[in-house]
Amino acid sequence: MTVLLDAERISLTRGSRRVLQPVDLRVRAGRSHALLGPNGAGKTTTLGILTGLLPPTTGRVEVDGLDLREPAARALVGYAPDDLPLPAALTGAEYLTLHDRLRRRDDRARAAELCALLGIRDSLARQISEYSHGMRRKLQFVAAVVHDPLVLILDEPYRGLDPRAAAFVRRYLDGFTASGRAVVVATHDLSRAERDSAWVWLIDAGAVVAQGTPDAVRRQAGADDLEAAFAHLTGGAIDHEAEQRLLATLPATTAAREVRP
Ligand SMILES: Nc1ncnc2c1ncn2[C@@H]1O[C@H](COP(=O)(O)OP(=O)(O)OP(=O)(O)O)[C@@H](O)[C@H]1O
Repeated sequence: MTVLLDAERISLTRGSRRVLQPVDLRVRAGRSHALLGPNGAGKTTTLGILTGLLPPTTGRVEVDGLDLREPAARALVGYAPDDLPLPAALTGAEYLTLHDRLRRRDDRARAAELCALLGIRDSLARQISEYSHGMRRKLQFVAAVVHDPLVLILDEPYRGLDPRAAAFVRRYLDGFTASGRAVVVATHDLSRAERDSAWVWLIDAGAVVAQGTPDAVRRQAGADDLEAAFAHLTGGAIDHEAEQRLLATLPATTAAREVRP
């Protein structure tokens, strides 16, 4: 299977802390990949390196055989981050035009179609400061995909989307990979990752602790599903007794009589 994005021995050190150990990640054509791991494991850091926004301390990244430091390689990547660094004073249309100018492209017609399918076309003339959280996420998705990248890198792409938009994004990503491109999604939604991904990387404390098909990772942990495998491979089993002790300290309210027969 063709490797579209090849990250070789990438690592990142911040100050004296190594937040990402040297890892190899291969993103293959026609595949949806999921990057999983606990809070602080290094998912956003890894995505930053894969998109070229964060230079790695060691290692190199190639996209379609080109070094990611070259603008031509970065043009092959689309990225929608999890936070929302959008310029609030611009309108949605102005923001998309800005992306077009930076990429030296004219994707206005495609952007309009995508916005219509996501239900934000009528809002494009409004300032982003007036957008809801979900509307901002939709605009960011459009900006990430409109130039037709080869590799799409998305941080929690479904968060904040209404069910109709989420279903559209899922169909879009299916079509995107079916066309021979590739998707990398960082997410905490393990059931969706198990359902949608052909390959998962599980990272913990900056190191890859398991990788393979969701089924292979599940079997490696001897678990029934990916959620149980995640718990097993990153920090051990859930302490149900400690949870129960904590919950037992909650004083009962008068309404407790109604909910607990
Ligand atoms: N700007 C920064 N300066 C110093 N350390 C940072 C910075 N950003 C992240 N880190 C550290 O790098 C490590 C990895 O963080 P990262 O944001 O990649 O984790 P994550 O897996 O995306 O977490 P989450 O699931 O909470 O989003 C953490 O230990 C974090 O404290």
